[in-house]
Amino acid sequence: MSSVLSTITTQFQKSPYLLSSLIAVPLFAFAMPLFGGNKFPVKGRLVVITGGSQGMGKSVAILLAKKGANVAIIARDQRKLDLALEEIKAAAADPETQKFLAVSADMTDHAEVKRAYDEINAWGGCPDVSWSIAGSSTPGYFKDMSPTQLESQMRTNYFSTMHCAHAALNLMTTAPNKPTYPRQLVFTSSVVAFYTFTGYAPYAPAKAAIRSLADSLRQECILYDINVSCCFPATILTPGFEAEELIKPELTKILEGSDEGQTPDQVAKVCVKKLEEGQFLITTNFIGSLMRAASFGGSMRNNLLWDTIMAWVLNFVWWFVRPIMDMDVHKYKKTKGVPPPGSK
Ligand SMILES: NC(=O)C1=CN([C@@H]2O[C@H](COP(=O)(O)OP(=O)(O)OC[C@H]3O[C@@H](n4cnc5c(N)ncnc54)[C@H](OP(=O)(O)O)[C@@H]3O)[C@@H](O)[C@H]2O)C=CC1
Ligand SMILES: CCCCCCCCCCCCCCCC(=O)[C@@H](N)CO
Repeated sequence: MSSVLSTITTQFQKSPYLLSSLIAVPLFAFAMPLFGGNKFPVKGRLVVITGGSQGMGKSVAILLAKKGANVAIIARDQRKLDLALEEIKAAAADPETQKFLAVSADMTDHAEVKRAYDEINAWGGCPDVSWSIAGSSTPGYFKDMSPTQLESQMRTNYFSTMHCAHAALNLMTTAPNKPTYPRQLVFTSSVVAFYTFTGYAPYAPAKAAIRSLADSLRQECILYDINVSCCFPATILTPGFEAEELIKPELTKILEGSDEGQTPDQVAKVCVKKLEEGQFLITTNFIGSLMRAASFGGSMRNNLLWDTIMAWVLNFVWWFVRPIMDMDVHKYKKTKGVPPPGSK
């Protein structure tokens, strides 16, 4: 690493061309997506979607069926799975050749996840894409929640994704025939992984852990020719969202009030489009893209030039946004008092 750095420094002193390449490289990166081709072709390929029985997962499954994929969905409730599978089948581009399967499994349990992936492998061969979408949020005041509730947020969101990545990678790296194209892992986090606030303490850490898993595996998977990406939706108007609204603290609703929400179909469409462009950290709306640019760290950039400019700008945006949101909390405390235990 240090020898690389010293070579760069000496070369930079010797050659005037390096300065121009410093400008040329980002410009090239900026233009790249225009010539890239489809980085997420699914026609004829096997896609596994966890959480595929409702909400975002079902929308993704339907969209990929329309694009010609063979689709296997995993969730717990068999009845919901069966209903969803009918809708997914009906969306198939070619019902004669495409195959569909629903498997019931609890993704929080490693043995169950492995069983589900083995079942899918026996049915349709090694998955080409494993997209984990299963997850759920129970917002609330951290101190009022039981340790069991807090641990379960880590299980349904992080452990489910981790088990799924582990099972999928082990199948993909041991499958007898390696395809000419890269296989792919896709995770589903949330914008609260970039910036979190009151009410999401039970949930956001699990979603931040998913981002960290994506960062780690993106690099490790270079070894196996497998691509890794992670989606970060903001509010999605789904059955899961309706359920969380019933228990969500009033203050959380105020803080996230600027986000009007997207339909699951809209979110599926944007995620798939950006996967096709080859993006790594994928956001689905404007607020999400700002939150992403505000917390890049060492993550892979989608577009070197644009992402760098946005990251600079966002440093100044934080001057205002964070204090404004803190002020909402002070104002709430002043007008309504500290919410008593158990209140929303
Ligand atoms: N809605 C929102 O505002 C946002 C959601 N997200 C994330 O997007 C993803 C999808 O959200 P959304 O569509 O709203 O979710 P929904 O609650 O509407 O659907 C969740 C899906 O996951 C399945 N699932 C849940 N837990 C498990 C489990 N333990 N094992 C297997 N399957 C499970 C459900 O089926 P079943 O219950 O039958 O198992 C269902 O198919 C989640 O990861 C969520 O955290 C991110 C940002 C915003
Ligand atoms: C610098 C940029 C400006 C930052 C402003 C922040 C505004 C907050 C809006 C965020 C919406 C929160 C969505 C939570 C989604 C989620 O994951 C849950 N609904 C769980 O399902």
